[in-house]
Amino acid sequence: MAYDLQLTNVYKTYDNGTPAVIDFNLDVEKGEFIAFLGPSGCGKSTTLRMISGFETVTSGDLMIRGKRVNDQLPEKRPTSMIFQNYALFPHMNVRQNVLFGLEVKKMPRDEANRKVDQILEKLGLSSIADMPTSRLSGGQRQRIALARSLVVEPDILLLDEPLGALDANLRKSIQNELKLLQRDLGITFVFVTHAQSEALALSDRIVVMNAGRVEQVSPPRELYTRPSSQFVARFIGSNAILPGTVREEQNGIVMLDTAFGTFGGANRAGIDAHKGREMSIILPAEAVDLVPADVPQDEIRASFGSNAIPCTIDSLQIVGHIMHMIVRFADGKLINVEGHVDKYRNRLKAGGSAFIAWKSTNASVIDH
Ligand SMILES: Nc1ncnc2c1ncn2[C@@H]1O[C@H](COP(=O)(O)OP(=O)(O)OP(=O)(O)O)[C@@H](O)[C@H]1O
Repeated sequence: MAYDLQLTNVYKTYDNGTPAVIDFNLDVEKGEFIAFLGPSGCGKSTTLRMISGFETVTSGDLMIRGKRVNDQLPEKRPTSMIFQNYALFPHMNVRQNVLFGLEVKKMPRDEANRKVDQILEKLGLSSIADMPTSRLSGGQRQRIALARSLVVEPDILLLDEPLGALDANLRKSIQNELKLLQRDLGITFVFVTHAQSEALALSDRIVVMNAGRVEQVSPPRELYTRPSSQFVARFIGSNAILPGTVREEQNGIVMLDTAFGTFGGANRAGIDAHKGREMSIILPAEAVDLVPADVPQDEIRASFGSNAIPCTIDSLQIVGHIMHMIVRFADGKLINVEGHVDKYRNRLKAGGSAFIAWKSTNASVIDH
């Protein structure tokens, strides 16, 4: 398999001793949209800057299209980078800003002008080509930065929080444009963000980072339904996490003794779940059912085994055919639950009692 981008055992330690990136491994296929997601300071930007060449690699291999580029200058790499503040030249108009990258490459003027016209057209910027960038809106400036990076026809586009400076509505619409553009161009995008929703909306795969290390690399849905660690589960949100100790494992289902009882979850990561080990059950919002308190116990048992916890319904909102509920456990913990309206019509009410129930195969167990 030929990859567009490969990082193998990549480390970055800054001169002051800060270990910013620790043993980073990732293979990226051509045309993939990859997001680096994680809290501030986890090493996302450092990794992106190493790929672009603006930061040196301390050790490990950085390969672009099968060629080791650790020691290659940024301008020699087939990458383009967009920064959060766009770094546009205020004294130049839109066209001059976009042309700049091609002038640096000493491309003949006719050819350069033709390429600039094409990309301005593609991004809907032709009508403002002669305006100074200082007079333009945030969304327009974002598009110019995009045009300037794409005009050099990179193999890989690197984007460092490119939507961070935009307000929420504009952000949403530019997200959509960005995704369409990426599909249209078919080039690889590596995108840094600390916004979960943005990473989930845009990417084919998300790399979750924590304190310099990769925690998990997964498609968005899998990250949400099958987080591999507590850190990922908490960072992605909307999951109930039940800590406990292992009682037994049978057929890939681990039973944990928790504060609320003994419950099961699937051991998808193949963790050594020996008796007494501390682990947690992860319950994604759509993996749990809310069962009215008047449903007989043997009926609950037949569907869910021992996986039922008494709770009260704090709030209930119906949107279309889906009920969105916030429920409260006995210890005060709140979790989100979604259910189909038809299932228990009129038997679930805000303020009422119910059971949170799930099939062990729909929940996952992870390390404590
Ligand atoms: N030039 C530098 N010299 C020394 N330490 C640095 C340098 N740049 C970043 N760091 C440190 O390296 C670690 C990773 O920083 P990095 O900027 O890559 O994180 P990040 O995840 O991109 O954060 P943010 O979302 O805030 O940009 C942090 O501890 C940071 O303080």
